[in-house]
Amino acid sequence: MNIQMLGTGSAFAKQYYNTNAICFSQGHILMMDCGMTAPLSLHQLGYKFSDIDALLISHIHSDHIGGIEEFAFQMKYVFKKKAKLFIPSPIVDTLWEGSLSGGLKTDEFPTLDDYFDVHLIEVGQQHELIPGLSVEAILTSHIPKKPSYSYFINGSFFYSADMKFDPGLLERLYQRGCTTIFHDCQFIPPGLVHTTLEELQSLPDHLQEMIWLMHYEDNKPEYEGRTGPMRFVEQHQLYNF
Ligand SMILES: Nc1ccn([C@@H]2O[C@@H]3COP(=O)(O)O[C@H]3[C@H]2O)c(=O)n1
Ligand SMILES: [Zn+2]
Ligand SMILES: [Zn+2]
Repeated sequence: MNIQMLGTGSAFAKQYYNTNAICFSQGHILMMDCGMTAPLSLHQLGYKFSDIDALLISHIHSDHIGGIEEFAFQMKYVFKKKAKLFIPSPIVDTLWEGSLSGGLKTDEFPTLDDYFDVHLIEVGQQHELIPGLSVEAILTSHIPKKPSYSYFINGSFFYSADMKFDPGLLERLYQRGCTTIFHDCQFIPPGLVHTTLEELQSLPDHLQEMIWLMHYEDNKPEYEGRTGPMRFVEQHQLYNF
């Protein structure tokens, strides 16, 4: 699988865009989250929304879903086709009622299905989103009572949503064959809703060696060379795993 970050920043970062990604498999493209900066980032990479076959959502925060209204409008009125939308079933109503319907709902197009080919994801099940790319959704802790889902891709690649530190999960993924982890990272403690660099640095070496840091703040240059075996994911760089 190839993956390219549309952005690598925290929700309030101004240098790095929102932590969203595109994954490539067998000529198809999956977008992982679509935050406020995703439309500009895709444009800068030379992609159109119609190039995106499927969108996968982690949770309902604008740095992860704030670009979906533009995606939906462009697909309907510019490209006149529907992309697939994969979303865990517990958050689909919140996405529509709590976010998108304000801009998208009309008498003619009253539902999310009018804009996307909606597929519900269930925790613990394998879902093939595009050919050769399957995900298992894992409910991970972020904000109390606000479901947030991380994804284990093709049994080897873990893409964290915004999540609190969960060393037990990372070790279990390692035992299951995980070789690469893209993990959110907050530099300054306390990690009330995110995982801190300090927490990740407490992990054993075999886990740190697999970890790439994302969702970081604008002062990331201060931490370059200070993350041990963990590397930073960079915006727009293409990675193959
Ligand atoms: N209880 C909360 C809720 C939110 N936040 C901040 O708001 C951001 C929303 O996007 P995020 O990427 O989840 O990061 C959250 C925190 O910075 C926070 O710090 N504490
Ligand atoms: Zn976020
Ligand atoms: Zn969040």
